[in-house]
Amino acid sequence: MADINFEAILKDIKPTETEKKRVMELSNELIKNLNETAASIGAEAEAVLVGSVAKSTWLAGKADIDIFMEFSLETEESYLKRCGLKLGHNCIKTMGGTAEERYASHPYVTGSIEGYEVDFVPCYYIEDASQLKSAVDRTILHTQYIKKHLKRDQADEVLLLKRFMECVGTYGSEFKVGGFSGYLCELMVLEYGSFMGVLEAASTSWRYGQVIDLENYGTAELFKDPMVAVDPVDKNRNVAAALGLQKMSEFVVASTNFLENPSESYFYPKDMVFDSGSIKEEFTERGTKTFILTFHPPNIPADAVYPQIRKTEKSIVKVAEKNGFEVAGSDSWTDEGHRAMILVEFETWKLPHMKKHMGPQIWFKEHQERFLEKYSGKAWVEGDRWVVEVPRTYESVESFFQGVLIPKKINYLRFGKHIKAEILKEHSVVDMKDFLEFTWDDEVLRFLHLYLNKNELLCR
Ligand SMILES: Nc1ccn([C@@H]2O[C@H](COP(=O)(O)OP(=O)(O)OP(=O)(O)O)[C@@H](O)[C@H]2O)c(=O)n1
Ligand SMILES: [Mg+2]
Repeated sequence: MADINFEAILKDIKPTETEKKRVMELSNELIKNLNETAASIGAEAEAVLVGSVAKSTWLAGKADIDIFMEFSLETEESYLKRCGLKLGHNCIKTMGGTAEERYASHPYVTGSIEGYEVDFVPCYYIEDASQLKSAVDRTILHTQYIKKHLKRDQADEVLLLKRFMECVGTYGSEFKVGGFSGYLCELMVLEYGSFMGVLEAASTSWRYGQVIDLENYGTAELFKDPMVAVDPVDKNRNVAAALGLQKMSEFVVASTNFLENPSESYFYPKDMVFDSGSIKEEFTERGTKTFILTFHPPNIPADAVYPQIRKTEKSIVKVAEKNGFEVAGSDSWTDEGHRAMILVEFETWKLPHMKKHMGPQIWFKEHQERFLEKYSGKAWVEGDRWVVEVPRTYESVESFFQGVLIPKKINYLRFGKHIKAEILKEHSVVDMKDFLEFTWDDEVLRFLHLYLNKNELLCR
């Protein structure tokens, strides 16, 4: 490993003294503003800096400032929400920023202030997890735990790990990714000591259901997730609950690849070569037929959109297969604003007019009578079962899409009403070959390239 210059990488990914100073000054100013306003309106709330800025584990240029406003446990929830939003809005206004209200387990406000994204989240002041009233209350305890246990030089190890995760595509606990959260990365460094320690463990000893239990609570069996990281501040919570099997496995594979052939390029965005021409060629060579369904994503929070689009994708695949069209693969994408896309790649896209329909066994009289009445004279016997030839509902994938994405039929698909409404309002289904004739958007091409090259980000 001597050939990896971690110092040089850290120089690129660690915030400079100037950035640190700026972020800390701004954070302090915001906190002061919040506390002064709170005092002036007689609200008993205290602003606290949390998240990666408080823990010195943020990546250069990526400081999102997380500020929590603590209210005492006796505070009524409706007051906490109202007052929290008010303090946040007021602070953003005074600082000349722009505000956007969001919703986690309860509402909070995000501001864009001097180029930084700042979250203002009201919460309860708790001393330990047994007093927990809302899901965000743990965050302050997390910050304290990491500040207490993460050694100074281990913050660098966290930065290396977060950056590696970002560049191989496994960082982020939001639904869009389903990967590792910042806090989970920190706990992994505490467990395995260093960046290399984490990669070695992942590559050589991790198993499905891998447990990290820093405080030895012994509560891991409460959870059934692919990875269980018992929260050191709350034995009843799995910090890795949002981590899916896919991203966990991808991280294991990327770790192995890195250890076998270490390279600094794992810490920088992958250089990917593609254009609509090369993508079209790849799709053509596969000999499959691929369609893109495009529609407007519903106007709901990003964390709600992704699961809904994925559910739609899975449902379309399932119904297509039920209709006899074999599916080679599928994927989905959205810009979270104007466009959502579902890609379905078919192994079979044309089927004969006739379909064999299996009837009852010849041994049971009542069933047979009904069947034979319905298909009078057309049924025959195969083995001990009646069989009949019926016309197929959809003979081509095109007619399948036309047939199911209409008001009367869309309810056979199992997915959210928001997306159904959007699809019924407007959608298009286009053959990939035609789609690529008028697609230049780099983000869309990147999505298609990664669909065709699933291993791309995991190796260098
Ligand atoms: N799935 C999540 C997301 C967030 N948090 C808590 O909320 C804090 C702030 O969240 P976030 O900004 O997403 O994580 P950071 O640790 O700040 O990491 P970064 O912003 O660098 O990605 C985290 O430290 C953690 O205590 C959590 O417990 N579980
Ligand atoms: Mg953060």
